[in-house]
Amino acid sequence: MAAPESNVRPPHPLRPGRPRVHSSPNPLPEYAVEIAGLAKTYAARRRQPAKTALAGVDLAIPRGSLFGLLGPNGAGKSTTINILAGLVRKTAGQVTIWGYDIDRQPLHARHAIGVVPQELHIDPFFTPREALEMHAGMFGVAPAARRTDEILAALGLADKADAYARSLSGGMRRRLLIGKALVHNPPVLVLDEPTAGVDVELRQQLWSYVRTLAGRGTTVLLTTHYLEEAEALCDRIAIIDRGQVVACDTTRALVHRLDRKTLVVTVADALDAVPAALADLGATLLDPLRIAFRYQPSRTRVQDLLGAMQAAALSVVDLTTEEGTLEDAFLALTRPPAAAA
Ligand SMILES: Nc1ncnc2c1ncn2[C@@H]1O[C@H](COP(=O)(O)OP(=O)(O)OP(=O)(O)O)[C@@H](O)[C@H]1O
Repeated sequence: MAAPESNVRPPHPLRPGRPRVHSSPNPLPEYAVEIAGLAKTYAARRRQPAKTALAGVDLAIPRGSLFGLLGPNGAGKSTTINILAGLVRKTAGQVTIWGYDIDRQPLHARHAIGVVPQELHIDPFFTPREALEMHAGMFGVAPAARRTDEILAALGLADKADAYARSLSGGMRRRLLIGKALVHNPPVLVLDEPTAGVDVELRQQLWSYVRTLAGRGTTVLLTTHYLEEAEALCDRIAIIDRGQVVACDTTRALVHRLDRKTLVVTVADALDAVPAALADLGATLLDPLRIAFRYQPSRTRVQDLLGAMQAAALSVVDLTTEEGTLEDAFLALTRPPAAAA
C-alpha cells in the first residue's frame, strides 16, 4: 500500500479526487491536531440533567506521533474523538486538524482525518470492495485515484473483497472499518478502541499495521482501555479524567514520573518476619526467602537498602528491581469514582 503522503494536502472538497501538493509556507504542521480549551456540555434531556463531558481540554498531538488517549469510563475520550470527527458539536474551545480550524475550514479538516469508530457497524448488503468504493465516492476521490485493491490487500481482506459483509468475522469487520477510514488517504488516523473484543492474534496484526502506518508518516491517535496496548504502541500518552487532561507526556516519562520502584532481594536463610530496621525502610516479606522494598528512586539509593540488609546480618543471594508500569501511573493519576467530588 502506498505511503500516506503527509506532505500532500487532502483532496480539495470542491474539486474532489485531485489531491494538491501543499503550497502554503508551512506545508507540514508541527502538530497534526491542536486542541485548546475544549469544552462540551451535553444539554439536559427529559429527566437527564445537563452533563459536562469536557471541561477545558488542551492537547497538542505532534505530527507523525502514535498518540494514546487514555482514561477511565466516561472520562471524555469518545466525546473528544467525536468532536474531531465532526459528529459532536463542541460547546467551546478551538480545534485544528492538520492546521485546519474545524469551525472555519470544516471540510478541509474533515478530509485530513480518518476515524475508525468503536462500533462494528457495517452495512450487510455491501461487499468490502463496494463499501470502500462508496466511501471513497463520498469523499470525492475520483475512480482513477482510488486505492481499493491496495487497501484490501494491506488489511488482509483481498480474498473477501467480493464477499457479503455479513459473512465477515468481527476481526475482518474491524479491518474493513480501518480501510474505510483510509480511502481518502488522510494524514491523521483516529482509532477508537481498535482492539476491543478482538483475539490476541488479530490484536497483534492490528498493532503491526498501525505501526506500519505510523512508520510511513501517518499520525495515529488511539483510545484504548488496554494499558499494555498503549504502552506497547504509543510514543506519547495523554491521560484524561472527568473531562480534563491530567497528564500528557512520553510513555517513558509517565512511568518514570511515578518515582516508584521495587527492589526484591533473595536471602540465604529463611525468615519469619522482616527485621524491624528493614520494615522501617518499607520492606515486606514476599515469602520466607524474598524481601521486597518499595522505594522512591529520587529519595532512596539501592546501595542504602543493601547497606541496611548487611547491617541486619542478612546474606543476599540475588536481587532484581522492577519499574512501575503504565497501569501504576494511570491509577495514581486518575481518581476512583468514590474519590470524585
Ligand atoms: N450524547 C450524550 N448525552 C449526554 N451525555 C453524554 C452523551 N455522550 C456522552 N455523555 C456523557 O459524557 C461523559 C463522557 O462520555 P464519553 O463517552 O466521552 O467518555 P469515554 O471516555 O469515551 O468513556 P468510555 O471509555 O466509557 O467509552 C460521560 O459522563 C457520558 O455519560
